Amino acid sequence: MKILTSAQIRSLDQFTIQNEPISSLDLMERASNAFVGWFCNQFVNTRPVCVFCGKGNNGGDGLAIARLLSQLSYDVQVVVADYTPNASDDFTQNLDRLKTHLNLAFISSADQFPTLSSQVVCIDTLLGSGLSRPAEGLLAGIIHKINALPNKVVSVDIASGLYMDKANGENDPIIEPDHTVTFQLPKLAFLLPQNVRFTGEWHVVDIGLSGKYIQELPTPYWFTDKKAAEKLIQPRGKFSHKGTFGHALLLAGSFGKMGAAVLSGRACLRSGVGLLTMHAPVCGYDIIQISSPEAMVSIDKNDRHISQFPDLEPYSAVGIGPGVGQEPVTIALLEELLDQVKVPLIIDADALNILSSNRSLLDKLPPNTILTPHPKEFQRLAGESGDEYERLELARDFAGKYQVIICLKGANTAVILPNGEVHFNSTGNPGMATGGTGDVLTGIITSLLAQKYKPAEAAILGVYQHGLAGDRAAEQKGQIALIASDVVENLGW
Ligand SMILES: NC(=O)C1=CN([C@@H]2O[C@H](COP(=O)(O)OP(=O)(O)OC[C@H]3O[C@@H](n4cnc5c(N)ncnc54)[C@H](OP(=O)(O)O)[C@@H]3O)[C@@H](O)[C@H]2O)[C@@H](O)CC1
Ligand SMILES: Nc1ncnc2c1ncn2[C@@H]1O[C@H](COP(=O)(O)OP(=O)(O)O)[C@@H](O)[C@H]1O
Ligand SMILES: [K+]
Repeated sequence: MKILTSAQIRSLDQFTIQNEPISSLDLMERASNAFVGWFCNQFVNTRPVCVFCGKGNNGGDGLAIARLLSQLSYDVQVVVADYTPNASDDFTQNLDRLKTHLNLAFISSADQFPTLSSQVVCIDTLLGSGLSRPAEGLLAGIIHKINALPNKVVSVDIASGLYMDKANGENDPIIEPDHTVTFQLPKLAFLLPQNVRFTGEWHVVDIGLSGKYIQELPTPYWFTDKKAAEKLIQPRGKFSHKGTFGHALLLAGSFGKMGAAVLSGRACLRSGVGLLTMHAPVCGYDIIQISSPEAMVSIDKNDRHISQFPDLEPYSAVGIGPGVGQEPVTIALLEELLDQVKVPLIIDADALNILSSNRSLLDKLPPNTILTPHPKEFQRLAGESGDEYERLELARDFAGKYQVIICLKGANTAVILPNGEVHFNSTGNPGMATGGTGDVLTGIITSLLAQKYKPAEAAILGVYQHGLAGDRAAEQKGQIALIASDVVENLGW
């Protein structure tokens, strides 16, 4: 799915109106119906509702939603923020359509804010995608009052006061909803951790905007949903054999951190690779042989840390990093590997930290190498950034400069390609914030690379399947009990 800017969404709106064709009022009705469809599934009609409206089209949606909900026997109250004499046309028309018996008040001061029982569900339609400056005055006052309520709050399209595609100021008044129900496409703002308070759980409802036009609109931002991910999976041919699926080499583990190697190795095997060789220090030999009988082991001359790698000729992909430490022998190994490797490569964990502290190695990274930093590792690699929008730009610059693929890990891991495309992941949960889950991801992506998935596809699909396995694991165990081994055991393709 594409992620568009608010300007692009405006033009999409106009294109749909002109070419479907549909009147803007009918499109607003369709959007409002889509919202109401979601709302009725979430809240029964014994819950009273208060709709807070601005005077733009977001407020117009609010008026239409109020009418539709009252037709469904919800007890609806409407509060219009009378902050401007200029209302949008569709707002005015929907005001006319509202039956006079509806409980409707225009307020011009936050002191007129209604007293609401805690059962009331607040619907926020003060400001939508047309936000052009921070809310102030009356709107800010209402936003603060709503945020101070214990009530459930649902924002329509986007929380009022939140920009869709750029950073807000630290003290901007913004609604803090429990849910955001957004139209047609996810919005960039929802995917950045700094906005979590202003997003709540978010849901996309289809309002039939032109698919053809969406296809034409250029954007660097994408959202990997189930459909996009499943399209990438390569089915197995009937006559395929283990040679068809490549031979992965994983360089992982050190004394005290052999678990990282085992987790990534097991994840690699569970992701379809034909053969796996794990290269480890002497201390890891028994551990790997016993825990992963499907893997072959190549043993280093060094007892505790890896210092060499086997002849690369047999391998179709190489993964390095989980649990390797940053000993001088391992730094030397990485440098030599970068000089020699001719097959796709993924670099994780301490191997990334080695790159950060030996920056001349960055210039040796083969094109399309995959780097999988968590935010701290990324900071060491690319430097500080003011906020997450800036960090994204920094990552795009870095990926372009070094022609590498960056998986910036976290909730909604962002896969950033050398051409500047950013693919946000849709799977995963906070249960995965536990040691070793990153090692699992490295194993999965190494496996896909060995199977000859293109690096960009291996990164996008690997990140998606990793999160999906985490979601399945959380269903079984709950998020709190989840450990990295559960993610491995729940991989399913
Ligand atoms: N395609 C879709 O997705 C569809 C979208 N639809 C709905 O339309 C919504 C977008 O509507 P919209 O463009 O009228 O924007 P909205 O935010 O309601 O108001 C903008 C007005 O507010 C003003 N204004 C801005 N900032 C302000 C501030 N801080 N304080 C005070 N005023 C401020 C701004 O003034 P200006 O910037 O011109 O000075 C302008 O007059 C969208 O979110 C969705 O709910 C559906 O109905 C149909 C399909
Ligand atoms: N809140 C979260 N929601 C979704 N995924 C998460 C969350 N927290 C962590 N993860 C995922 O878990 C993994 C953690 O990786 P990392 O920090 O490298 O862990 P480790 O080094 O212990 O293996 C990443 O893939 C990340 O995307
Ligand atoms: K809103």
